[in-house]
Amino acid sequence: MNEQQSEQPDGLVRLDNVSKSFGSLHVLRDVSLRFERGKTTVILGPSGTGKSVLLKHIVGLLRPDAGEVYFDEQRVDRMSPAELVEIRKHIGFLFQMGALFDSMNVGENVAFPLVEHTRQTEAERDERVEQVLEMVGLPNIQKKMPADLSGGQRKRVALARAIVLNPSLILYDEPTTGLDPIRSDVINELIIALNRRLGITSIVVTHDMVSANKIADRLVLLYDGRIVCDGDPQTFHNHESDLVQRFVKGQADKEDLDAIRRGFEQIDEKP
Ligand SMILES: Nc1ncnc2c1ncn2[C@@H]1O[C@H](COP(=O)(O)OP(=O)(O)OP(=O)(O)O)[C@@H](O)[C@H]1O
Repeated sequence: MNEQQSEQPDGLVRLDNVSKSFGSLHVLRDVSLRFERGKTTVILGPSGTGKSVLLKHIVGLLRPDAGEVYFDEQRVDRMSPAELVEIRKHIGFLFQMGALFDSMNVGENVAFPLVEHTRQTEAERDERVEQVLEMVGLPNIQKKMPADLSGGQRKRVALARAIVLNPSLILYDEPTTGLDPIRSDVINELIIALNRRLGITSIVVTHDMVSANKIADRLVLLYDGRIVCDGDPQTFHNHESDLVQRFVKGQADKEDLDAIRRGFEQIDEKP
């Protein structure tokens, strides 16, 4: 790549030197990341390291203390609430907290963004709802209530709702958490299909290395608010750092093991 190309704006989403603290807790420390169009990037990291906080900056749910956030070359961190509503139409999110509305049936849940953000007729909405439910492999369940669905089905309905406005980006926050390996794999396949067949850019936060290995074009490891590894799966797997290797192999670190050992020693010592 020549110098001129490397200076051109790239990426659908960009974080430039983003820092975020809550009181004395420094969660993101000068994080810079670019997310390329049409790619699936997986963000890994221990609990509490700022992965969800990072996702929330992309949709303007949080604003950085320092740094800049861009979506499609538009500066998100300075947008008014009305501008944020506009930008969020292009971003689907499958957040853990983004559960379905229990009082609405599946069809109403999936149609909700269409009612809020479009002027489609009821017939047009019905057609689109049918289409996206088919895409997630759950046709003809519009009349069911969320309580009648399994955990995996609920996630797929939430995904149908996330794609109903035809977004260019989907943010997934731990999409396979709480699902058995087979149901997790259905979600993995859906993420891949949405990416490959519709060209949707995906950013996925997960603890699930099996899922990460299957879906990722690129893996980013966030640790203590900083990026410690960023590369394609092969680079990530061959990375020499202990921290990265522990993630790859799903191993606890020495500090955790020592703390567990000390805890058991105390139990053993009690009469
Ligand atoms: N709105 C907030 N106010 C205060 N503290 C917050 C807020 N949001 C997040 N935090 C804190 O920031 C830290 C990072 O949170 P975050 O949810 O991003 O972690 P995470 O890496 O996604 O963890 P996990 O993998 O467990 O979901 C945590 O210590 C959390 O308590």
